Amino acid sequence: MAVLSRPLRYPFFKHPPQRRTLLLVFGATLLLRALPGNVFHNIFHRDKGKGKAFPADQLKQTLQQMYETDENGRVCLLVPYEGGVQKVPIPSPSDHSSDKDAFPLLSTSTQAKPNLDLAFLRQLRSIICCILFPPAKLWRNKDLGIVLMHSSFLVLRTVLSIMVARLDGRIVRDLVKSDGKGFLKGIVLWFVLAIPSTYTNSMIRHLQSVLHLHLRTRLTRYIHDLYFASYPEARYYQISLEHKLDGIDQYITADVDAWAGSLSGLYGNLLKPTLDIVLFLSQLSRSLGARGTVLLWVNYYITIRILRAVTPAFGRLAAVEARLEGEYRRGVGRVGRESEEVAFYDGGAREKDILTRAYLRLIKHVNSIYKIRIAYEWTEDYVIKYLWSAAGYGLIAVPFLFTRNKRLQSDSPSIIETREAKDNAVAGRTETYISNRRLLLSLADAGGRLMFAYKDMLELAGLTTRLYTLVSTLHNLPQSPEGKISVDDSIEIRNIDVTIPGSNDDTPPLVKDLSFIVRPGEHLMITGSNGVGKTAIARVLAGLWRPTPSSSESESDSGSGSGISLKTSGTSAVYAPQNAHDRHHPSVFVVPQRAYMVVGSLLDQVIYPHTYQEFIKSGRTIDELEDILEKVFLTYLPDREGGWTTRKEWRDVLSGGEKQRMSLARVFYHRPKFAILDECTSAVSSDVEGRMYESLKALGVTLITITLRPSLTKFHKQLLTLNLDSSSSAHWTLSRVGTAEERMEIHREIKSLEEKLADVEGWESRVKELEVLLSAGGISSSAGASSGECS
Ligand SMILES: Nc1ncnc2c1ncn2[C@@H]1O[C@H](COP(=O)(O)OP(=O)(O)OP(=O)(O)O)[C@@H](O)[C@H]1O
Repeated sequence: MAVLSRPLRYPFFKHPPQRRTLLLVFGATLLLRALPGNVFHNIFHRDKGKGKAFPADQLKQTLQQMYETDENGRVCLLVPYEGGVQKVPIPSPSDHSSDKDAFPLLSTSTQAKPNLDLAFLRQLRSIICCILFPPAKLWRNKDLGIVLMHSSFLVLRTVLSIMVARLDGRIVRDLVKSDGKGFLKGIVLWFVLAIPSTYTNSMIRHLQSVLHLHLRTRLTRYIHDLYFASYPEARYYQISLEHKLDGIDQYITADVDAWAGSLSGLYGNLLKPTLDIVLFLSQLSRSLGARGTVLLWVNYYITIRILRAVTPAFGRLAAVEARLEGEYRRGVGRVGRESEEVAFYDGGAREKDILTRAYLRLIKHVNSIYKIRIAYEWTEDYVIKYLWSAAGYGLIAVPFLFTRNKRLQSDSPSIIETREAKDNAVAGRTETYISNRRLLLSLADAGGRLMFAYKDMLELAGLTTRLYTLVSTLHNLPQSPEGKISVDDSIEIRNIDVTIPGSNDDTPPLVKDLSFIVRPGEHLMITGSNGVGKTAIARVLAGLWRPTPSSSESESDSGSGSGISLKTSGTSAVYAPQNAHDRHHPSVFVVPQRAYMVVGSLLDQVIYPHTYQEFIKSGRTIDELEDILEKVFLTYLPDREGGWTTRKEWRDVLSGGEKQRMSLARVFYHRPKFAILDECTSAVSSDVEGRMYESLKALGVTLITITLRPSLTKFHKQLLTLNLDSSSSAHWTLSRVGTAEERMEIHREIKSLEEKLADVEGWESRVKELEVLLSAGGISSSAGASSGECS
């Protein structure tokens, strides 16, 4: 403290060695100025490589590739950048499961009322220690370097402010003393000092922006690792299934960015004014004396208490604003996604109403924040800018008005009577006054920024709660259930109730006590009316829905298997062949009801979810892909769309039937042991559908088809029929296609047709009677007249 409170005037401006110090500072700053282009850039961007300009076709090819393995064996993402491609090494995804304990779920009340309290500090600590600056890797963390450099510039800025204040006083002193030489020297120093000062300011802003970007990148990577985790986590699916967070896109994009910006800004806004206050006060304390310093502190304390009392709940307001912003953004996104459907219904006006309402809710909220801010900012400005400055003026005036006058009066007349001594005394006082006034103004400014920082902290508390809620929700989602591995490469459901996740205990299951087994080659068709639970069975088979053990783990009267041996005794379980969820070679592949087209090239559509790199690595060729397109009757597509590497919005470009055929092409590409086809050919003509089914079976894929089309029965060996019964759970029957029962069913249909044919004779004689009736009345039917049949 003693060091800090030592005035800077003499060391810097009076003696030759201190001039060297000034020159050193100046030289160091000039050196730093040259660094960002080279050293800083190399420190922070060394691994990323430089954007390299590519010819257009090479660029297209590289974009198709998406990933590349560099000479060190690291996987690099190829990112388009300034007309070229930049290689960004991506760390292998981590499951971050060890962090789960640091992110317990928040209670609803804490979520609703974010504040600057212990809960906020805990949330902040978890985010900083687990995501941004994990202690174990602290010294390898490049962001720490940015923080340190940012901090150094903040300290430098404060030191420079004090130097400027002192120099200001010195220039005015020389002016009052009519010391032209001293004045000119002061002006030269002023310009010299201006260079590091302005440079420091721009570096502070630059480093703050860099810190913002780095924090955002770290958070985004962490959240992506969690959110896009593969099976069994599959959090992107589980989070919507559990209805845990509405508007997750807003959380991941806007909220993360706002939080990173808020924290990086707040660091500077807290550190710099705090430093300013400490250094300025220690400087001022020499002039103000102990009493003045204490009074200054008392003044600050009282006014801060007043301001805190009138500060609105900015944290909660910020959290609500982010939520409303998310709702509006989601609405706009939904219309964009479903634009064709909306256009067919001409639903623009209706959608506009919905979105306008969401927008108005947001705007009203933001407007109310603005209104609240007027009163708060008015009070804040008044207190900080005017009250504090006035208090400061009062405090620095005291020594001049009282103490120094008294001292001057008590001094011996011989000293004060000389004109020069008088001038020096006035000049000295002016210098002290100007320096102190500048320091006081800076002090008031620093105090103001601290108060602004308090408001920013409240907003950060709101954003922290949202970010923490996102991360803790992702950490605490239930995992997808892991099925058991079947010993004979079959798919089996044994004594399972198919239940909607999250439904109440008293909600009846969709399908009760279900049991069936599908061995290789024993193709199964699942049919039943809409909403009966067919897709729900596919979800259980795919491991997305948790199977509920049936209350009666034995054969029950809710379903029956005729002609098929069911192993219904034993524990409830779902069995799947090995590697059912292997990302590279899945043994079970599901084609959903709604065709999904990925962002990318035509080639990417066929090989999804594989990447181009995996395609190349697997040794597959374009010729093979062309064969596949032939099997799904899409051979014309590459020519029509301009080649395999063409990138388009395939969701809009392909017709409904083409999208479904493309989805089936993926089954041909991945060649799984089992394919679950959920009404994925409903828009394809029956003959093409039949031929695709034949090709799939010829490839050795065992089919589990969910369909309402009886014409597909002939491609299967088993038929699972679901019917709703009185208990609102589906009653199921499993039969063998082509068995006695099916023949009996056919006989039943023949019999009913014969009965209908028996009536034909009666209907014919009735037609004759009606014709006689018409001709007897001499009336000719209009239809007959137009065809010229009546005379
Ligand atoms: N995530 C969910 N939350 C709540 N209810 C759901 C959910 N998913 C499905 N359901 C309900 O479960 C029931 C069965 O749905 P499912 O998709 O299995 O029907 P389906 O037999 O495949 O019908 P369709 O032939 O129309 O496709 C439906 O009543 C549906 O509303």
